[in-house]
Amino acid sequence: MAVRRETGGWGVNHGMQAFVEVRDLTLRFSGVTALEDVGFDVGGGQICGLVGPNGAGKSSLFNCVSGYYRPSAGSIRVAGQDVLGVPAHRKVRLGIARTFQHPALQPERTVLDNVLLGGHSTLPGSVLSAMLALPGGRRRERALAAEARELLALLGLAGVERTPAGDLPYGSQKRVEIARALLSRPRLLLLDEPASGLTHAEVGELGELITRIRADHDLTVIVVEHHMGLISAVTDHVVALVGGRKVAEGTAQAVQSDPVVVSAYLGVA
Ligand SMILES: Nc1ncnc2c1ncn2[C@@H]1O[C@H](COP(=O)(O)OP(=O)(O)OP(=O)(O)O)[C@@H](O)[C@H]1O
Repeated sequence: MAVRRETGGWGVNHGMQAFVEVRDLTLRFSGVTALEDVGFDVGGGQICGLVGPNGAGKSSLFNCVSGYYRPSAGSIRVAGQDVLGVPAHRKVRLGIARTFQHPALQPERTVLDNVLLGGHSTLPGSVLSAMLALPGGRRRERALAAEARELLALLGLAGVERTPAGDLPYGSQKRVEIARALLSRPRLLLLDEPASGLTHAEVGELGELITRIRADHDLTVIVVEHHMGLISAVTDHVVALVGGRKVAEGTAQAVQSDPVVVSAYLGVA
């Protein structure tokens, strides 16, 4: 079933180069084709949702963009730069940061330390050199900590900087991860199932948060998510994968009512 259909307008200005360009992406593991000829664009400043049933290839695609998997064929460009071949730990220099489906925090360390640990290992050269220009490492540390505190406040986590991260409720831990990602000053933020494990109210707050940080931090966002309420609330454009292929793309509303997507979710595709 290799259907490629455009379902409604999806917000990329075709007169301009897209910020993210995925072309003919194929990823094979021994015996399994996780992605086949997947292609789409994400315009600068847009929020793109990636949806599909279990095993559709969403995480695989995400892992290709963030450098954890090397695709068998195809290309990914971000801001005009080919990102394949750049190892995961250097992706941040390209302005790419991600969160994980299950927060990858150090539970014994404080919330602030967790954010800073991410910042230290992921700060891009331009930010680091700006900070290195300050006299003394301590001042650099203080500047970074001040920035981390600002981000925590922005994410509604002021007051828990000294709390061990593992003591926070799950939803708050996910926000710590977002703060950590933002400390690297990304231009492209990849969110992996940010709503999983959250309460209904927390998902509502998360939607507002994603929209706010997109505007405040001038971000382009790709979000993998099963929660269709969140997808409808925040995305400009949605790509649906089934069995490793793109089967539809368009607005959230159009994709959700697409017959191929509907039948795939019902398990009859
Ligand atoms: N490291 C791997 N080795 C072998 N096969 C893999 C690997 N990672 C993913 N796959 C396979 O690739 C296919 C797509 O999996 P993927 O995890 O990308 O789907 P998904 O849409 O993210 O699913 P879910 O919603 O359950 O997370 C599946 O058949 C999966 O078993």
